[in-house]
Amino acid sequence: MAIQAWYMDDSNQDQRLPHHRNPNENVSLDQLAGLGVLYWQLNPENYENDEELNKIREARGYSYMDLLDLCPENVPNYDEKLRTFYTEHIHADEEIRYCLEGSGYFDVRDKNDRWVRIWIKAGDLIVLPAGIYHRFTLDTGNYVKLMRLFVGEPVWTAHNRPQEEHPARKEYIKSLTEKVGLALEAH
Ligand SMILES: CSCCC(=O)C(=O)O
Ligand SMILES: [Fe+2]
Repeated sequence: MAIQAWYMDDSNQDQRLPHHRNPNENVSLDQLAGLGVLYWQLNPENYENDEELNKIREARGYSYMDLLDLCPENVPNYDEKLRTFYTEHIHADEEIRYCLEGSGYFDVRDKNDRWVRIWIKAGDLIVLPAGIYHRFTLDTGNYVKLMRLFVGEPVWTAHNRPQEEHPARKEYIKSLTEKVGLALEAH
């Protein structure tokens, strides 16, 4: 089954709950692509020796790789980390995450600033474009193991919202406008 994504409701309940709207409002892979979010489904059992993963890494220049085992035993300042992950931010570069075990939610803002919740599970590789507002939370399963990929020396710096003057943000907004232009031309 491909990745699931939906528009979030406005309730202040536990961030680890799904927060579906009523009625449910799903977001398709095409809609995600329209925001610059990329997705692949791979075999997570095979991550150490996966030709498909290697091809993606080569094609996109993802030379750096490490693993993040998101549990209190393995992550220093676990609670604080989780809080910073759920604080809305951007990066100067793509955020590339491959889910090997467990699951979690990447929330991204759409063109109208609405939250889209993307549920990643084992086998899901997603790329968030530089400059997109986003955040991450565990779901009620409370565990995820992620591979982090990067082009060259990794920079994990999060720039919390607002960042309208950040070059990556400006570039991202421009890329969205260009995408709309291309879609209009195609009609
Ligand atoms: C747990 S990885 C996702 C959190 C995030 O947005 C980040 O690391 O920048
Ligand atoms: Fe991030």
